[in-house]
Amino acid sequence: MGKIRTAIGLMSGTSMDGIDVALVRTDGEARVERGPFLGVPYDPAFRDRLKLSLEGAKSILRRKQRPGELATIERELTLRHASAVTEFLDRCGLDRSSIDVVGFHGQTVLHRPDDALTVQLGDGPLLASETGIPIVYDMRANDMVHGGQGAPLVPAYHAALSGTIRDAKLPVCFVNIGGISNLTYIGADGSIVAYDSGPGNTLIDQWVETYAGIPFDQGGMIASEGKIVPELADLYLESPFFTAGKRRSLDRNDFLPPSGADAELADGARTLAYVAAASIIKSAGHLPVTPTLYIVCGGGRLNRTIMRDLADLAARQNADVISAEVAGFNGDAMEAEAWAYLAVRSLEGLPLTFPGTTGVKEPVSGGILARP
Ligand SMILES: Nc1ncnc2c1ncn2[C@@H]1O[C@H](COP(=O)(O)OP(=O)(O)OP(=O)(O)O)[C@@H](O)[C@H]1O
Ligand SMILES: CC(=O)N[C@H]1[C@@H]2OC[C@@H](O2)[C@@H](O)[C@@H]1O[C@H](C)C(=O)O
Repeated sequence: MGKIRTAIGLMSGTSMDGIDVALVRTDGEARVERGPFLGVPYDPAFRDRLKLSLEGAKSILRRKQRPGELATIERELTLRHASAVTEFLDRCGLDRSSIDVVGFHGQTVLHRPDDALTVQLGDGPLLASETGIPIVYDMRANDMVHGGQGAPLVPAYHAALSGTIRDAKLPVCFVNIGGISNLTYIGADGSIVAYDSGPGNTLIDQWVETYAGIPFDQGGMIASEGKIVPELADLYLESPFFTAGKRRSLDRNDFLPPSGADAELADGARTLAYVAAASIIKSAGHLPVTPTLYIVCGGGRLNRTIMRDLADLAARQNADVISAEVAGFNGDAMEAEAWAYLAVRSLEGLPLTFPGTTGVKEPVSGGILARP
């Protein structure tokens, strides 16, 4: 058994809603003790600046470039992560000296797997000097250097958790419904197959923000009052993404929201919730075996319309859908926990990604260590 380390994971996902902070004690292999979690939301003004940074990032050709405002935003984002760590430690009554490492995801502003280009804003050395804790950052890049899609990286953590699922036998399929959705299938023999499965909440968020002035459809309430517009759903579900021979990881802008002319507010939200659910089932069609159990993590599990559609579609294949909590996990903390776990794996030189998860040529480690 390897050394047990105490790690904090920091995730700012594609929804750009805030920083998730989680603590894990782990050897980076099968031993995982999950600790506390804190979500630190971004204020609307910073969220708007982050969204604008996606535009600025479109001109990036090399991953270190920071055109226009990006350098300023990266610094501010990093300082916000440092404050989030301090707040987390204070609330938990922990001293920074008790933390061995922080896994820092940063904010993805550009992801072009076809060009082997992925850019996460986040200054690891600055975070190390601000927190006084060793930081592992930039965990996607090495995967791409070795021919991988650079995402998803959470599957190694799902695999570690799969041994601890309440009342469940393998195979099992973890689904993360964040801005984008991704799934991880763990076979009865422990084999892992994972990939991005399609648009998650990001289309719904953009739709209700533009046409109702709210950041997300709480509980899926707006969607629950609408009806599916089949032609609009088909526009998304007939994308070549779902039928391509090779699984490809997604950029937030690979699927764009509809225009106001396409649907009424509630019908648009309803259709996009259905698209989120149907995307998962369509993409699961590429798995080696049809799953019998989906464990759903990420903010999308709180959208009851998505969950109802997902349960209905899965039932047609005799599969059950449960939220992460029913399986004994915290569906909000999963990605931040994963970044803590991956940071420890990085310190140990263990692989973060595998041919079955990102399509990388061989299992590879990754991440850069910044010491305070
Ligand atoms: N109570 C709720 N009801 C409905 N939807 C919700 C609720 N809470 C969160 N969400 C949705 O979940 C999103 C955030 O999910 P999450 O934090 O899992 O995404 P992320 O980590 O940013 O994305 P990704 O996993 O793609 O990186 C919000 O933008 C919102 O759309
Ligand atoms: C490039 C990038 O940041 N991708 C994210 C995004 O959000 C969900 C999905 O697309 C997933 O592939 C990935 O994040 C998770 C945390 C992952 O790497 O497992």
